[in-house]
Amino acid sequence: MAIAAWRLAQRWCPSYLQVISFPVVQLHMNRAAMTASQKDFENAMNQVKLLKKDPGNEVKLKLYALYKQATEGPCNMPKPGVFDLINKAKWDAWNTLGSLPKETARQNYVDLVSSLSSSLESSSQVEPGTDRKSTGYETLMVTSEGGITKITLNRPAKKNAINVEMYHEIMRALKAASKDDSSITVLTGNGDYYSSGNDLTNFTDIPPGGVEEKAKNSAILLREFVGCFIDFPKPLIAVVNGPAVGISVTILGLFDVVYASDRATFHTPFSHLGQSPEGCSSYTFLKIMGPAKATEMLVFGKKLTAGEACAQGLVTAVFPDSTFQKEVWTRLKAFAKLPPNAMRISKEVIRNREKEKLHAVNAEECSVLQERWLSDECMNAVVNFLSRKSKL
Ligand SMILES: CCCCCCCCCC/C=C/CC(=O)SCCNC(=O)CCNC(=O)[C@H](O)C(C)(C)COP(=O)(O)OP(=O)(O)OC[C@H]1O[C@@H](n2cnc3c(N)ncnc32)[C@H](O)[C@@H]1OP(=O)(O)O
Repeated sequence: MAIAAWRLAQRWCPSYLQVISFPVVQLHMNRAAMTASQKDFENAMNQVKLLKKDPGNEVKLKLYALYKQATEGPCNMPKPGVFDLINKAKWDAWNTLGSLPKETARQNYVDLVSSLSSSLESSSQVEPGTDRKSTGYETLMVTSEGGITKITLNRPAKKNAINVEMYHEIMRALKAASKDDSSITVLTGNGDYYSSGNDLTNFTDIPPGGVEEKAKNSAILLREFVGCFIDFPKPLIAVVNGPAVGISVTILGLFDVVYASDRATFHTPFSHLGQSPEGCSSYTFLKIMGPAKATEMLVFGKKLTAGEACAQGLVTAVFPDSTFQKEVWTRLKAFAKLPPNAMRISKEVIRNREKEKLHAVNAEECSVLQERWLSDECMNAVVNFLSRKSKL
């Protein structure tokens, strides 16, 4: 069925996607710039033709969408009818990339092809010093190269909403990054969003022990998740490529540097959702921007532009979206060349005296939230979102 669907889909595909089952070869790409050049892009297109295994329809749709975005820009086709399933799936995949810039789409295409290629290679084939991709993640892309471990939230069709699997995978990736040979770690998002925060469908999977058990386990998960950011030993940089919501905003207070595209916005609609602040924001935001501005965000749900977030100290620097990746990665590559031990020790000196306090704040926020999740205000808000989105 899937193969038949894919064959049908080929009629609407660029020709490079039509040949997709040959022996894999080592990927050689110019990784000198973290924004892919036209040559990298062409190499990646050739590489797709050499994949040994069919990567599956979902990946092919992603490749298709990124290719179209990189070459033509935002989706410009009329939406196919509901019964035209194949073309509708492709249109959806492309359209979901929104106004993602062509260069970013090109880079994401190259990264995706590269991760597909490396997932088919044995580790012994990876030459020392070349780009290393970690496979085994469903919701992330993780690469390590030139002293930088890059963790990319990779559920673009869901605006990188963080489901339970992604919480676990981020923790796993951070633990691995804390021990690998990279000097700095970067968190970013694939697609037009950085992240839409907690995946609200997390509320729907209620275990036999009922919603109380779910709330208790979720509080444990959240505490552990935020704890990983509090304890992360190397410089941690957020590359906020687009809008950020909820927990993806609050944990920014635990990052060492936050770079944002001027397309990014920062929104913590906790009261609207019947919830309360997490990610240590009840402490870090007050320190960063003072109680009144923190209240506007955390209590009244004021959405900040990137410029406003920068003026309030939450964001370190803002760049025009058209040059965002280039400018940010130029800086990051320079940082990664600094002596790693000195950077780690300096971070320790800057952050250590706050750690105990942060863990205490984290514990308190999680325990308050555990109660909030059981409230009518919260349940109603979640049901509203999910029914509007026909998830119930
Ligand atoms: C009993 C207790 C259990 C609790 C378990 C929790 C564990 C830890 C909790 C930590 C707490 C965190 C607090 C927060 O993060 S609060 C913030 C939560 N996020 C939101 O409220 C955002 C909700 N989403 C939106 O408002 C909009 O989707 C958007 C982000 C503004 C984008 O709007 P747009 O119109 O452009 O796009 P769509 O809405 O069509 O989105 C495309 C598809 O993505 C799905 N989507 C997007 N965001 C989420 C989300 N946060 N959760 C679930 N799904 C999301 C959306 O439904 C669309 O899916 P579809 O294509 O299948 O319809």
